[in-house]
Amino acid sequence: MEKLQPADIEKRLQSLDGWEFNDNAIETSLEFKNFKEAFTVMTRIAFECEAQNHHPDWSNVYNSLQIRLNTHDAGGVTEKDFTLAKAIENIIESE
Ligand SMILES: C[C@H](O)[C@H](O)[C@H]1CNC2=NC(N)=NC(=O)C2=N1
Repeated sequence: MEKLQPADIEKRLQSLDGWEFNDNAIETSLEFKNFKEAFTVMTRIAFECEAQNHHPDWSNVYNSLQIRLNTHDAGGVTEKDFTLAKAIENIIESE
């Protein structure tokens, strides 16, 4: 999978809400009501990651979740990251 150029990444980010390109990855931060809500969404995202065989760098503290996506094999952001980001957005919107 081909690494996308920064201008292309910025353009694609316009169709996502709350994501930015930073340090060779696309990133977002989310806040939930409490830990249970955060972990419920994380579980749903985790199943989607398995289905796509693509996995985030993420961290959770209580009700907050930080997500970074890039493609290790390609050394940068690829179409795979945008496919997963879109799926994450859909999961969040369906909550
Ligand atoms: C063997 C397997 O396809 C790879 O290890 C996959 C798994 N999940 C992955 N996730 C991410 N974010 N980047 C990768 O390059 C990647 N590679």
